[in-house]
Amino acid sequence: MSQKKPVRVAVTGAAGQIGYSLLFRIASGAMLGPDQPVILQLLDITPSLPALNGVVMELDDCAFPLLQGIVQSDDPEVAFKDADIALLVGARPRGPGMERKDLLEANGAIFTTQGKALNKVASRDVKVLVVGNPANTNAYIAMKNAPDLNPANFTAMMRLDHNRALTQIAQKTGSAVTDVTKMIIWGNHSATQYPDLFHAEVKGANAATLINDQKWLETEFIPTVQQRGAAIIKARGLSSAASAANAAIDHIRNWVLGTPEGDWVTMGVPANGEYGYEDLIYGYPVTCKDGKYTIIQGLEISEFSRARMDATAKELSEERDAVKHLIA
Ligand SMILES: NC(=O)c1ccc[n+]([C@@H]2O[C@H](COP(=O)([O-])OP(=O)(O)OC[C@H]3O[C@@H](n4cnc5c(N)ncnc54)[C@H](O)[C@@H]3O)[C@@H](O)[C@H]2O)c1
Repeated sequence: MSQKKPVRVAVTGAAGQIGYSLLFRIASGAMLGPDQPVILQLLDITPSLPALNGVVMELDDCAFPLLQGIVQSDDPEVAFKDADIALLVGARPRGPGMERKDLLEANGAIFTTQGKALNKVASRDVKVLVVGNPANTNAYIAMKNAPDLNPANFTAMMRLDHNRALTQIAQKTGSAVTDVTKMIIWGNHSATQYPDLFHAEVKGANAATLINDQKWLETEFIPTVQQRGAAIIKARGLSSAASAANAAIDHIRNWVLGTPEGDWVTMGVPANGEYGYEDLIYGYPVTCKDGKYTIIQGLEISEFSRARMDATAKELSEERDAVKHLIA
C-alpha cells in the first residue's frame, strides 16, 4: 500500500460521457502513477446527481486500491475544496438554434462561477485543465476570475488534437506512433487550429521533408485533424469521449510527471508574447518538468505556418472579446 499523501482530483461534468471514461482511469493510477492514491471530488449539476451516484457506485465496485475517497456535489466550492488538480469537463453543449455567441455566453457563466470557486477554495497550486468547450476561452474566463491563483496554472486541452495528429503521421509513414515526436497544434481547440508538421519528426527525421507532399499536408492532413471531432460525431452519433478522456489523462500525467527527453507535447496555456501572441489561452509546444511547463521558444516559423497561427489567434481574440463583460 502506498504511503504517499492522496492527491485531490476534482472533476466537473463527472456524470457525462467523458467522465465515464475518465474517472475509472484516474482511480486506477493511469494519470498520476501506480503508487499515487487519489481522492475524487466530483461535480455535476443537480439534475445529474442521481446519474453521478450511479457512476460512484460503479467506482466503489471496482475496489480500486488507490481510490481513498469520493466526494459528490452540485456545489463547486465543495468539489474544489483543496483540489490539487481540477479537470473542468462539464459544459453546456450547443443546443438546437444556439449561435456560437450563445454558447460562449452560457459557458462563460459556468466558468466564471467555477473560476471564482477555485480562487476561493482550491489548493494554491491547483493545476487546472479545461476540457469543456470552447475550452481555450473557458480556461481564459476561469483564469481571469481567479486572481489569487497563478495564471500559469490554467490550461486548456489541445492534447486530443495532438494525439490525433501523431496517429495520422504514423499511419501515413507506416511507422509506430512512438516514432513520431515534436508535433504541435497551434492555437485554438477548434476547426481553426493549426497542426504543424514542419517541426515534427519521424524517427528523428523531419516529418514534412520525409513525407514531401504539400498537397497531402494541405488537403488531407490539416483538415483531417481539424475536422476529426465532427467526423466522430457523424460516425458515432456522439462526440468523442474515450479519446478525450485519454487526452486529459495524458495532459495531466505529462504536466505532473514530465515529458520524455527529446519530445514535447501541446498544451493550451496563457500566451505572454510567445510567437507574438498574448492575453489568450493558445496551443503551444511545451516540455514539462517538476510539475511545471515551459513553452518551446525560438522555433522557425514559415510564412505558411504564420498565416495559420495568426488565423487561429484571431479567432481566440474574437472569442475573448465576446466574453470581456464576464471578466472582472
Ligand atoms: N477539448 C477537447 O479536446 C474536447 C474533446 C471532446 C469533448 N470536449 C468537450 O467536453 C465537454 C463534455 O463532453 P461530454 O461528452 O462529457 O458531455 P456530456 O454532455 O456527456 O457531459 C457533460 C456533463 O457536464 C455536466 N454539466 C453541465 N453543466 C455543468 C456545470 N455547470 N457544472 C458541472 N457539470 C455540468 C452535465 O450535467 C453532464 O453530466 C463538452 O463541452 C465537449 O464539447 C472537449
